Amino acid sequence: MADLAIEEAKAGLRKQAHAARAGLSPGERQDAAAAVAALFFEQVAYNPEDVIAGYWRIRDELDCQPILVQLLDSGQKVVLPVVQGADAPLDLRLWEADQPLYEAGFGTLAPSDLAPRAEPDLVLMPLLGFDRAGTRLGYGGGYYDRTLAALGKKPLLVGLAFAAQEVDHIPREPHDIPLDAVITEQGVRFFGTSV
Ligand SMILES: Nc1nc2c(c(=O)[nH]1)N(C=O)[C@@H](CNc1ccc(C(=O)N[C@@H](CCC(=O)O)C(=O)O)cc1)CN2
Ligand SMILES: Nc1ncnc2c1ncn2[C@@H]1O[C@H](COP(=O)(O)OP(=O)(O)OP(=O)(O)O)[C@@H](O)[C@H]1O
Repeated sequence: MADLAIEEAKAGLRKQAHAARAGLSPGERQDAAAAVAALFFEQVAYNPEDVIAGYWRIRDELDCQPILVQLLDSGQKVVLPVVQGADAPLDLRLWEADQPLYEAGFGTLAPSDLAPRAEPDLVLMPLLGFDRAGTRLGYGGGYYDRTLAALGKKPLLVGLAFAAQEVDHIPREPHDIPLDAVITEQGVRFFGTSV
């Protein structure tokens, strides 16, 4: 059972982060997505055989498509999440070159049910808010927490966000796995967690 005081604190922070994220103009969003992509390729190390999990942007999330397109162009394996059920981990399926994507709920697109699954070595995480300790705030569904808990190994967790989404202090619950890094249009921050 979740701690009530923590849930209340998170609810307030979600509101704040939501408002901050919604306040950006379309031009600012596009510039930030391009800046974040450039920073990712300059500063985040991965191997050619690594599987990288991305996401299909929902509403005003930072768009990671510029990163995914460049990864696919260079032959990197990319997976996208599919919600299987409210209490289940996300299904991560390979987005193979030239394969179409399908509506997967919540306004996202994802590979077909026939696409192979793969465990990620690096996860690009959408987020609502983050703090300077690398704690991540999502929509509260716990999907990513459950997914990470079900993996055989811990991938490198890289949160992508607008700088405006930083909030003061997010209380961390036992299931909250901290980010290894956050990339915003202002730079990359590594948190010195396990790599
Ligand atoms: N782009 C993206 N894909 C993702 C996630 C995500 O956070 N972002 N997920 C991460 O879990 C999973 C889907 N889970 C989701 C859970 C809730 C909502 C949602 O829309 N929640 C609220 C508020 C959203 C908002 O307005 O910003 C809502 O229902 O209105 C979306 C996705 C897998 N795919
Ligand atoms: N490893 C887990 N196993 C089972 N349930 C979990 C696990 N992790 C989280 N949950 C459930 O998910 C709920 C929401 O977690 P939390 O508030 O951290 O979501 P979030 O990280 O904001 O959302 P998301 O991961 O979807 O972006 C928790 O209260 C808990 O009930």
